[in-house]
Amino acid sequence: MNRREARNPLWVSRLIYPYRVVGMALGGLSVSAVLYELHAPWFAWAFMVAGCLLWPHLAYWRSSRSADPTRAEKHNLLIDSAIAGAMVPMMHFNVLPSTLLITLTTVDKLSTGFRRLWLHSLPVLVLGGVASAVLLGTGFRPLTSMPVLLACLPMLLIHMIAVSVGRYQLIRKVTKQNRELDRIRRIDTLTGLSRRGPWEEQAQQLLANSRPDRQDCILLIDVDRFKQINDQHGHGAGDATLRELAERMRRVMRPHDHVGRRGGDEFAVLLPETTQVEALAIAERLRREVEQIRLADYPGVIPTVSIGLAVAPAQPTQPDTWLDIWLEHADNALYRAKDRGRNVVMA
Ligand SMILES: Nc1nc2c(ncn2[C@@H]2O[C@H](COP(=O)(O)OP(=O)(O)OP(=O)(O)O)[C@@H](O)[C@H]2O)c(=O)[nH]1
Repeated sequence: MNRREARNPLWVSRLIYPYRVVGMALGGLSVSAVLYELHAPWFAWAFMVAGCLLWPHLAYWRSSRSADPTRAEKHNLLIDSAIAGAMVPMMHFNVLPSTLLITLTTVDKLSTGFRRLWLHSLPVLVLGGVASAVLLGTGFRPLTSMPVLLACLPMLLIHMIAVSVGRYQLIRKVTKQNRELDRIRRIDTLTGLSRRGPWEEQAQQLLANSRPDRQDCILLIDVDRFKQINDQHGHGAGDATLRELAERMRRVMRPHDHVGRRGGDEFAVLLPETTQVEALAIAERLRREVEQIRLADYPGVIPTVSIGLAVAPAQPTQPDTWLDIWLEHADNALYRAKDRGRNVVMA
């Protein structure tokens, strides 16, 4: 059961109800045209009225009273097929309305998204036809006249439009959800920064477009003794520190720099078209900015960061190791910064 079903178990029936009312009524119009031509007996008319006009309301009433409305609705959809099947011999197999009823009722099953429902509906459709032929009798007049054809058009047109609108809405919803999934995949929920994977994709792209007349740099940033912050002030203080640090990074970096969280208390920044001297100045500005952090809820937390800087190396013989080599240089610089006593920038 999904969240929507849990909130309102009748949602499937509510969704289908207006479509069934309109669809069955339009189906009834084309059946009526044939029954009129055939001078059909009263019980055929009675069956048409019951199936096309009363059944949609009865179906909704059935599922609204059921302990499992979705299951009841699946049964209703099968009954729709049985009714459509029953209409075919009643219309003496008139080609156009019979084909439309069979096709559209099967398409409806497909568009509900219920697994294999359309397949299960086929024997039910045949059964409805056989039962109707046995109980109400039948004949064979397959030719479709112009009045019957005209009576079929509303059903055909409105069904096509309804299915297209439904499909359009579905595509929009799926596109929106895909975009949201992509955002979740790319963005770290705690800090709102890029996750490791997307950040590395950007870095790879920067390397792929690198030019000999240009320097690109990266910074690896690690919070000093972060474990102590967690241990002494709690995990909430640690999280608040990471969030504030991300905020300060956004403030210090330029619009075209790319900031990411590599995991835990480690961050990375891509500085495109930046010389080592410029990158050192940016890193130093960030280091000093972090020293200023004071968290209202955790006044005892005074974080600092160590920063390792590396200029993009020349392309190695194996280009797929290029980023790894670059990160290794920055990591070595970060290691030296930690070794120096922390709260410093090393290149
Ligand atoms: N609050 C919080 N803590 C985290 C998160 N992710 C990782 N950590 C913790 O961050 C700490 C990282 O500590 P380390 O990088 O090993 O070491 P450190 O204490 O920062 O020491 P140095 O890096 O040597 O200065 C670990 O205790 C992790 O449990 C997170 O999302 N929130």
